[in-house]
Amino acid sequence: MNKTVEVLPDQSALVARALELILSKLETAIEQRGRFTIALSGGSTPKPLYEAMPSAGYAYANQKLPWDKIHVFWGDERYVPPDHPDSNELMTRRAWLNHVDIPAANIHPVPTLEADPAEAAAKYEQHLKEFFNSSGAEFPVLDVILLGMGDDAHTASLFPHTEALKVRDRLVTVGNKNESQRITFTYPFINSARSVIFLVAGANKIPALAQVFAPVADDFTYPSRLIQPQGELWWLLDAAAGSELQT
Ligand SMILES: O=C(O)[C@H](O)[C@@H](O)[C@H](O)[C@H](O)COP(=O)(O)O
Repeated sequence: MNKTVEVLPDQSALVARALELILSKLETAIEQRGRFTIALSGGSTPKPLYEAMPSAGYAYANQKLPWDKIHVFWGDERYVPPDHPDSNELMTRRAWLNHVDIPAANIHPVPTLEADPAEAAAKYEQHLKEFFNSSGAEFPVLDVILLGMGDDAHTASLFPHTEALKVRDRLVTVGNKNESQRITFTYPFINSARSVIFLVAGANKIPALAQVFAPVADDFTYPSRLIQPQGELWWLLDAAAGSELQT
């Protein structure tokens, strides 16, 4: 694992750095494999990043991005209809996807109208396997997985001391936060990505970050500790969250 921690002066610098990093990964992916696959996070931190995507162009060529080669997934989703105010898909469409000519087939939302969350998780897993043409034991490899971190050190919908943290043989599982039902990538699937990028902002994240970066702490109490990808791990922090961090 190749881990990089960057502390940016404020949230707008954090977003600008995240955009720069994503565009760099996007260009490499399209050059090497003809497409770019990214799984998005919900929450408030990434929203300005999504809002910046419609006007993003290649860093040097300032071209329109090749939206037909870009595929968007979600690393977790609330188990609500896609028009529900809590939907991560709805937030992302309003902030970004409704403003670019990305083909509808390139948007891969989590199904949330199934009989129950377990059925939805299984259906999303099947879709991922078919998209990445992976039927074997190997987990599919996304180019980028964007993550946030809660002040309880959860990430995606992998919450402390939940059953989702024990699921190692699936891509997608149910991750409940108290009575709020969610669908989430499992941590081993997240760890299969080429690059995992955490975006963390705000002083309220300081205690959780200290535990996540501590040499020893309980992974099930601080689930973001479980994110140890074979590829690149990026922590992009604003100064409020990261200025005191011992990395
Ligand atoms: O669906 C979600 O809400 C996210 O996947 C969740 O894991 C989020 O990233 C963290 O709760 C941090 O949220 P903020 O960015 O709002 O602090």
